[in-house]
Amino acid sequence: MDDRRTAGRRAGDGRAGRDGQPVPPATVGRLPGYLRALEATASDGAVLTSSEELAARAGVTPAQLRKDLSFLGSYGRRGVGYDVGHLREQITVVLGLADVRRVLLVGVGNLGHALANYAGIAERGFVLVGLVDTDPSVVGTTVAGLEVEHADDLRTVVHRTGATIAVLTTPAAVAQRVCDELVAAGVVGILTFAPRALRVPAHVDVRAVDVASELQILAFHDRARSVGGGAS
Ligand SMILES: NC(=O)c1ccc[n+]([C@@H]2O[C@H](COP(=O)([O-])OP(=O)(O)OC[C@H]3O[C@@H](n4cnc5c(N)ncnc54)[C@H](O)[C@@H]3O)[C@@H](O)[C@H]2O)c1
Repeated sequence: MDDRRTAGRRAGDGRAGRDGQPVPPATVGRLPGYLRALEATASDGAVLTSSEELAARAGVTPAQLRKDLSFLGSYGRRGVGYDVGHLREQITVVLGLADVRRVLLVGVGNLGHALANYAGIAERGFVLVGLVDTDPSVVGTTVAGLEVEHADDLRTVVHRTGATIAVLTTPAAVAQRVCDELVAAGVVGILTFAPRALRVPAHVDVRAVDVASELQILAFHDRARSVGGGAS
């Protein structure tokens, strides 16, 4: 049986929440939003928050929020609400952010440059530990404080840096080959921007970001509204 799967499969399948119980992928997908909302609440100086307030900040309904948090074993206290610090810690642990994750970026072109310099990566508990490219005019240059290394040394770079997650910003034509090399080197999570599906072994998670597809979905909803189809 083929143990490989495509990027269409969601990361977070069956991940452990309360008492090791699985957290549904849709809930996992909303947890970063809850964490952001909690961080905003904490920076306002609040120690406690209600499901209504937190849901409003996260853009979901209070019922959805309560259901999602119940998978983490967090129910809040009636009349008191949620302890902001405790809930932040719980979500951080479930998302696997309690330990700093080392990230390698492959393909230091336009997008790679922008992402390497994106401060939000470090602010969310990740550390960019390496940059890799094949272009001789890029290799050896310094981007975001790191020297770009040659893709021929990919495996060595992964081992030296201890990267477990890779951001893939190469052209689509080489993305599968680079992905295979990353997996062979021991990377277990890949965030790809290349516009093609990637096949990975079952133990590896792939998340795909595709701005053009998202725009197409918006176009679909726009068209559906204009023809009165009422898509939602
Ligand atoms: N998902 C999105 O929303 C989105 C948005 C923009 C671009 N993209 C995609 O992201 C990728 C990068 O786009 P870009 O505009 O930065 O392109 P770019 O050409 O500026 O950068 C690509 C970089 O990858 C390097 N590269 C090529 N082969 C490599 C290999 N085998 N190993 C390591 N590096 C290699 C190139 O030398 C180059 O520096 C493309 O696949 C593009 O289609 C996706």
